[in-house]
Amino acid sequence: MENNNDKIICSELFQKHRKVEVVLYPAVLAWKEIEKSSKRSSGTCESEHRQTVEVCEIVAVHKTEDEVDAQARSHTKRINQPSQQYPYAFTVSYVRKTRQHLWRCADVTFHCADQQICEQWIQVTNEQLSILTNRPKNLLVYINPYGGKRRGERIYEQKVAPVFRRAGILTDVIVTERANHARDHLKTEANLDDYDGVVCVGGDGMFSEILHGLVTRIQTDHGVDQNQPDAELVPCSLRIGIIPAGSTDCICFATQGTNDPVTSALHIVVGDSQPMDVCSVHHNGVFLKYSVSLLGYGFYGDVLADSERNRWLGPARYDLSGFKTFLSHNHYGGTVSFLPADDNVGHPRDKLQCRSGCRICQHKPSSKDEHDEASEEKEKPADDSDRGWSVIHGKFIAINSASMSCACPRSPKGLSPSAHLADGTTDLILVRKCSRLDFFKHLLRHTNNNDQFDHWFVEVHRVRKFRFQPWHHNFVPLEDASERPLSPDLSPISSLQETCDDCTAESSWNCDGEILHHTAIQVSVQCQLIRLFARGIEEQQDAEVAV
Ligand SMILES: CCCCCCCCCCCCC/C=C/[C@@H](O)[C@H](COP(=O)(O)O)NC(C)=O
Ligand SMILES: Nc1ncnc2c1ncn2[C@@H]1O[C@H](COP(=O)(O)OP(=O)(O)O)[C@@H](O)[C@H]1O
Ligand SMILES: [Ca+2]
Repeated sequence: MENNNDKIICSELFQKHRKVEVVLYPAVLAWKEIEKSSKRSSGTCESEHRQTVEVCEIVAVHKTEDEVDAQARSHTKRINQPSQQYPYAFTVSYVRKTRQHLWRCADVTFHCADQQICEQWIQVTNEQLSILTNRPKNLLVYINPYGGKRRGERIYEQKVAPVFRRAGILTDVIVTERANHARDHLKTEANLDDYDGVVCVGGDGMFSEILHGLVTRIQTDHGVDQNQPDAELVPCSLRIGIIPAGSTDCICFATQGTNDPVTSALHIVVGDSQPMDVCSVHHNGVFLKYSVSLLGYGFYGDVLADSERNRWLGPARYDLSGFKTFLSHNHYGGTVSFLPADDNVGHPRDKLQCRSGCRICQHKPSSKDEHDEASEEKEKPADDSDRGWSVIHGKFIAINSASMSCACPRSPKGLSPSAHLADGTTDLILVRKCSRLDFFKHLLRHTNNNDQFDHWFVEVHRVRKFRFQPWHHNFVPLEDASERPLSPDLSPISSLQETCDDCTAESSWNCDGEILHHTAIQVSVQCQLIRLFARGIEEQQDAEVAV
């Protein structure tokens, strides 16, 4: 055994029926077969095939206590078996990256002749793992047993708990008994100091509960008033892990590229960290909700409202309600005002997708910039003609604010394919009144590679704040001709007033899968307020790194 230079430990061991040289470097475990060469009298030569695992992707190392080894140690018959000569063994569990962002926990077992060497390997590997301080040791787990196909508990017990056990993570598990159980427990009861993170087993609605519980708790603990739209919110130190067990699971899909419970568990174990923007939603200075994925008025609000009546259908309820809402083809009048983002965060149509280590998300605006902007705003009269704000009056089939791509299995590139997870902005998508066929074409483009923003009736803006005011019977603003799109549907101002009956209907807001009870809202993006146990979507060529 060597112990020089950057090698921490190096031994000749046995793996299955092959003799291998195993080396632990400071950041990498590597092994390669040493072949017995019949042609060379001197003995061994190295095979080309070296396998490597990064230490930060090792789940755990354990002494191997299986039947084969027990047999081997008991000095029975099969004297020529390698396990007889190498009766001590340890197993390294590690992350194996397969296709399409799917991770699996793989095991490799190394046999040794000497008990001390075996124990030394376990010890030094564990020492290397203990340097990785970003790994959670204690987690608080909430399971929604009624999310998605009602498989939350089974998914956790069968797929996730074994991975946590293997990694030596301690958990407190709460299976929720009612809606808002998890939120209320986090808000008032949970002793947050006991945990390094919170795990949500459920869908986007369940995540929303955890988000509200955690963010509200932190603000209360720090004396921050959430009702102040300009309050500087305190970021959460606890990270949130998402085990997908819901219907859409877009927050999980958009932050790790797949909806797979084992993959999520492994991102938690290795201690990944992905900052994420949170939108705060207010109504006349009163706090309503937070949102991290979709805030949708019109189409997605109506789909959600209708789908709640068919919850028994499970995830299929969205297909039914989507179809019904599409046929009803409603549109809604309203005024949207927004504060555009700075140019340095790109544009929703720039095709620069947010990926692991995204450069745009690393440019976090300093709190000083935000403060300057906030105080500048206060000095101005609070109406929509404020400098920097744009105002659009119109009849909309959908108003969607996507703070992240909102990619999900139904729409693998999402509502706004170039939206960023942590840039402090949201992509505001306005879909104007158009024909059913046009709207169908727009929807269809969410499922293929065509640009869903390339329609005369769709516009998209990257914004830091926006407001929405639905039109009322006694308040239908005169349209500013300069704000209109170049549309065949343009109507003169007089006819807008005559036809206002068909545009004063109100929809509701879909806020990460929860209905909001107010339609007039003010939205402000809180840059990187929370962190997930995720790393964003990795570029595809990163796959197959390990064995
Ligand atoms: C012609 C067929 C066209 C299909 C177009 C599909 C576009 C799909 C875009 C989906 C974007 C979903 C954004 C996520 C919303 C979730 O927060 C919410 C709640 O998810 P949950 O039930 O809690 O997992 N789900 C829905 C459908 O509103
Ligand atoms: N024990 C429970 N009983 C009923 N509803 C619950 C329970 N726990 C959580 N919920 C609620 O269930 C709703 C849907 O949960 P979610 O996990 O997002 O599933 P889905 O993706 O199918 O909508 C959420 O609004 C959440 O507040
Ligand atoms: Ca964003």
